[in-house]
Amino acid sequence: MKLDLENQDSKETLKPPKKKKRLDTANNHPHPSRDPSSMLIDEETSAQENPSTGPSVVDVQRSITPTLPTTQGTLPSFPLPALPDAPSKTELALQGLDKALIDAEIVSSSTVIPVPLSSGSEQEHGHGGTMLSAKMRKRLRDLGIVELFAVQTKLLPFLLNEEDDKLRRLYLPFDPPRDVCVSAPTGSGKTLAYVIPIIEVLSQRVVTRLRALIVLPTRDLVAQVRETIEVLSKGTNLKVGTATGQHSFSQEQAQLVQDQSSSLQGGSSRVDILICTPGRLMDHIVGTPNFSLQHLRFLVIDEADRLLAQSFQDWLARVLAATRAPTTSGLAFEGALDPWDFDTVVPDGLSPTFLQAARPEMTPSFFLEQSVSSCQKLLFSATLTRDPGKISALDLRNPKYFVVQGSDSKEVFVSDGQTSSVALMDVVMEKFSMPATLSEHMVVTDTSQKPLIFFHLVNTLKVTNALVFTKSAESTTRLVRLFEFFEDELCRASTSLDRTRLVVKAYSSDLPGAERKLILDQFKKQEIHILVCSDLISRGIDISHVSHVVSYDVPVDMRKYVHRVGRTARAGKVGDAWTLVEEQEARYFKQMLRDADHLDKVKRSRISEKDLTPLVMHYEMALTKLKDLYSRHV
Ligand SMILES: Nc1ncnc2c1ncn2[C@@H]1O[C@H](COP(=O)(O)OP(=O)(O)OP(=O)(O)O)[C@@H](O)[C@H]1O
Repeated sequence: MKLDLENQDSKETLKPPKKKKRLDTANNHPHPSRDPSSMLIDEETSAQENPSTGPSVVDVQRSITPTLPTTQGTLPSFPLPALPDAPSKTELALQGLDKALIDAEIVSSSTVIPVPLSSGSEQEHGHGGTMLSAKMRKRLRDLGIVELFAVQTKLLPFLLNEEDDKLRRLYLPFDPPRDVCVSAPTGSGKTLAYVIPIIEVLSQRVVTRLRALIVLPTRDLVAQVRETIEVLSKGTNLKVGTATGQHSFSQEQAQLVQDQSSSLQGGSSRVDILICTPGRLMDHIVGTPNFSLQHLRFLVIDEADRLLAQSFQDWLARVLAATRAPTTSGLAFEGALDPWDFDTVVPDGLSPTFLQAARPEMTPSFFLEQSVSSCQKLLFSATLTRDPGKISALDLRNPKYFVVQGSDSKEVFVSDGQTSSVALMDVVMEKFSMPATLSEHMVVTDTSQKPLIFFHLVNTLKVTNALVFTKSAESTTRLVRLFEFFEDELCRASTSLDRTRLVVKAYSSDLPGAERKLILDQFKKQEIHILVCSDLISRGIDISHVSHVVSYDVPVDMRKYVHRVGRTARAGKVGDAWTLVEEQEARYFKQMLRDADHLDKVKRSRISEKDLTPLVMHYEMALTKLKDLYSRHV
């Protein structure tokens, strides 16, 4: 059995140019599946053709142009006015671009700094440019982290500046810190790039207050980041809490707030760091007495593009408002907290900014300046948006952008006297970087053969640690059943004693939280070999041993593709990503890759009928069993 890994797309570029077709999104979307694993349910679905949209603009113009009488020989002919060339996509993208993005610092992914061994003294300059305390360096080395990854080499010095130790202060009301936006490939170590500085700055606190808020899109990611923080903050006395809705609201309230009975303007937090999903965060802002964001020193928005796309209860505007000092009529947004009665304000426990707003007479007279929130916003994503509308909603303060390149391209792009690196242009054009250690492949298949092709790949490539993405929870369940029947058949027929039966499980939003956690833990321990899931865990989840990612159903857009394939090839390890593309989806999928300048990175493989022959009988038996199973349930 062999896979033809030759890149077929390079051949396509040699063909004569085809007549340009206008892209019609409706027509280019993948057609509904006719995958046999879904035949019992999807049988009725049929592809819809778009109705004709009538005559083209050119046709209409032609039809209304009057026929003039011939005046040949009497009038001189003048050149017709010509339209200027339309600006290119690149020129358009550069227009009105945020200055902060133009000034972005581009970081090569190969930049690393060693984490020097601790010499014992906290004050010595033995940090080797990492700006880390001796305690943190020791902790990192104990955990096997001996060098900082590219994104960390820039972020740590920026957030923990050595020359000016002001950045290690908890409050900076008159000289607030700059906000930060980071675009770096999947698996490049963005989590530690914010977790380490938070622990370094907060570990010197005396009183527990809510000083760091980390917002993530899913419960699974909240649990993952909590684990990282707990491991790294061991021995610091920092308290970490989560709010995801997994526990009852009152349970969460009791975990987050010390005293809910009296009205404490300074808040009453049990935790220094809160990791949460936006929905549950809103519930606490609105409904938990003495839950206050006035002491926030850090607000992290991880997977920022995904979270900024969620307008749930206008969560971002409300969070930002809750970090700002109240006006005389209460906090700057509706329905958050009761308005302040300024006569009863007690200075104890208020942040400097809230204190100045409430009791100006208590602020030293030489501080004429208005104090502002000390909260520093840190945004992270492998697919950071450049959408000005979304970015402006964040009200960023003198933001600094860091862009980590996926590869070491040093090329420079010049436009209208403006010089930008290729990496910066990639962010501007939303062309996302991939890990350098990732190999990408696609197989175009007839729909009816897709499951067989998938089983063939698993067997030929001897896959034992894979994440497989489908389009829905329902397709996940069906594929897992078919795979199990197929494994039964294969094991029964196998004469070889060393053939291990592959354990495959579904992971979907249909499962209760506790079961999802159990399945993820089993997969991490490699007790499950193949985890089939929907896009629920396509973002952020870090499982280091994933050697293969298979998109059994094509991803709907490039962002989804980037996050799915990024579950492998993490932290410098190699990994393979395969996408199974049904014939009618191929044009759309390839166009998606082409638009992202990524088509030539994905090798096209062909699998011949001959290669599939040894599996056909087992596959057909499995398919029959699946049909029986579903007909019993109808
Ligand atoms: N300096 C380092 N040395 C060794 N391993 C590291 C280092 N920094 C991070 N890692 C490991 O790299 C893996 C990927 O890191 P992380 O999950 O932060 O990636 P990410 O950039 O957030 O990816 P994604 O965009 O997919 O969320 C983790 O297992 C993490 O522990």
